[in-house]
Amino acid sequence: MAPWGYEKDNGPAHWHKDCPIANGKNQSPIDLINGEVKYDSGLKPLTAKYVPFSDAKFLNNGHSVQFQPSAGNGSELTGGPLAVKYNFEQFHFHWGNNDTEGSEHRVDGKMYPAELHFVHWNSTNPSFKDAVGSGGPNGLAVLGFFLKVGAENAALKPITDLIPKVKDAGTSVTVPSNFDMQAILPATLTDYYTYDGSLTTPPLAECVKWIVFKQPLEVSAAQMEAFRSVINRDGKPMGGNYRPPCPLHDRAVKTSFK
Ligand SMILES: COc1ccc(C[C@H]2SC(=O)NC2=O)c(OC)c1
Ligand SMILES: [Zn+2]
Repeated sequence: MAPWGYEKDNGPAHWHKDCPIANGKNQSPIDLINGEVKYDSGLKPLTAKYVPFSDAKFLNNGHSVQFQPSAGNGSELTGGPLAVKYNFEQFHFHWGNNDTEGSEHRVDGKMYPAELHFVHWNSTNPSFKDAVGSGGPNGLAVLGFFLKVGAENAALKPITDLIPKVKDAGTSVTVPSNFDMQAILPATLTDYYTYDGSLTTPPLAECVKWIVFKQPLEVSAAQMEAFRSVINRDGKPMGGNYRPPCPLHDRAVKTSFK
């Protein structure tokens, strides 16, 4: 099979051939159906403590654009449904070629124009790779933020301004060390959906505690257009780099809000 992608000949419907877990019972993303979620008063806010990185790259890996520090620096996530501390690993985006599509998770069938994933790994593991392979849904914690078109997002502007420099697959650029990742997050991380799921691209490992925030972030139309100028490994627009929703099977989706 051609390397996996999101086109007709290598997209999500093909992934099971190399990754049979694609048809597993704990796959992501899912459609978050408000009539079927269950409020859990034990779900407290999350705390993300992000320290500015002195050496981070913004790169085009052929299927997303990704902020990737060269090493950990103590940036971590705790609280909410998490029993232990998780180390920040990277963040990346999924988006569509128009405003009616682009997010991976959906809410009552609604797609947002884009979705931002902050990836963290369980600090009881020696490394990120070990956390992915650790078995069970506590290896990684991924924060999902929907993006909708509105006001310019000043916190993401240093990143979206770099997009023209990583237009082609395999390119990367150094991120200025004064980039404030913490500023991207809402002041309080309170209202979210959480469920046990998987990576949304191959290898599709079922190692993720998903935490998807109810409140979308806003980005400007110009910032959305910047994403839509990115090219994938086949020289085509990268937009559409989202996996469709997977069956919930017998999983529960909990909410921290009523
Ligand atoms: C081998 O480990 C991997 C492989 C791929 C991804 C990226 C996927 S997973 C997600 O949430 N979105 C994506 O595009 C990953 O991210 C944690 C970890
Ligand atoms: Zn993702």
